[in-house]
Amino acid sequence: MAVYTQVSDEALAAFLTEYDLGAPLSFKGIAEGVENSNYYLETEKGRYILTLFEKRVNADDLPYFVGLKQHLAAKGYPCPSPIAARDGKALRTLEGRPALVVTFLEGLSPRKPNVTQCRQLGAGMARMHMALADFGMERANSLGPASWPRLWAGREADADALQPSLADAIAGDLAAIAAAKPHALDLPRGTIHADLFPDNAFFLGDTFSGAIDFYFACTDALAYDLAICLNAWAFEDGGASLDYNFSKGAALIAGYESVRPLEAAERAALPVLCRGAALRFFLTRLVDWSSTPEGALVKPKNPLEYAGRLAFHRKVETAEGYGA
Ligand SMILES: Nc1ncnc2c1ncn2[C@@H]1O[C@H](COP(=O)(O)OP(=O)(O)O)[C@@H](O)[C@H]1O
Ligand SMILES: N[C@@H](CCOP(=O)(O)O)C(=O)O
Repeated sequence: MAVYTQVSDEALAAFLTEYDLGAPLSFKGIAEGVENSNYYLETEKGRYILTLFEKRVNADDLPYFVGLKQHLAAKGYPCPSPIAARDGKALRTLEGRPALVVTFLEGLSPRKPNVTQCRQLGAGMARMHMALADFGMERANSLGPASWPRLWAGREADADALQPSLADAIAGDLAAIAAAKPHALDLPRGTIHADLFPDNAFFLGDTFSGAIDFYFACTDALAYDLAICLNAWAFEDGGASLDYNFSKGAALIAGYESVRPLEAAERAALPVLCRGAALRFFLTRLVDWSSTPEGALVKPKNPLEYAGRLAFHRKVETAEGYGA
């Protein structure tokens, strides 16, 4: 359930007087999502999403996220387009929180993406990278390798409670990635989504219809975005095991390369980038897992899903191991 902040009828009415959106026809909290409070808003002018930014989003980053969506929308890329009020400003305040209205995006998020959708996603992400190539703003990746030791500190026992000997394996991943120095590799950089999981990608049938939830977007290696997506889209629960689906991984990479071919250095870096991406999501999930009180509104995501991915990545040495 992701409605942390309630919006009263009076506050909504006062808020909407600042826009040219007409009167509200429908207003409902959206259960999906974990970070912010999201509402479906229909007015006389159309359908929108109203987001109230909660504490985990740094308010100083909001102009970057709004600018990024404005840039993509101006290029015709399918994503939520920020709506400015009459004074020209899109970022506002509602119920004491920073608030933003964006356009509603058509489509459904796949629960179990198929091979065609993986190919489409790869191409859709590469088009996003290309559309953002001339985006002028920058944001450091606050969840990059430099942040991992801090996320991991003091959580060894939590990891071992989830799976015996997991702490040693994670310490090994941290050491191996630090030794590989992925940040010193000379990889093409740009603006990446950094959380383009299936729940943040929309499809009409098997056709990619757009991306949402840019609140982890940052400036980083473009191939790291691909690595994040290989983790999120190409693994399947095989019952007792977690399996990498080569057809899906290969389709995702081929879709990406149909728009933006990878450089040799990016291909070579794919195993360490995939391992790093899995570690990043394992660590943030572990933090949430051990710090979310029982009975909280939001159910934390299972870190073991990413421990399973890490076990796979430890054995991969070349991009071919992912179907590239
Ligand atoms: N622009 C949009 N168009 C259509 N639905 C959206 C849009 N933005 C968000 N949603 C809906 O709201 C849900 C939560 O949004 P999301 O940005 O993922 O939240 P959070 O940042 O809290 O995780 C999405 O799963 C989707 O159903
Ligand atoms: N994709 C992350 C969690 C972030 O959730 P989102 O709803 O904001 O996309 C994970 O799976 O750990």
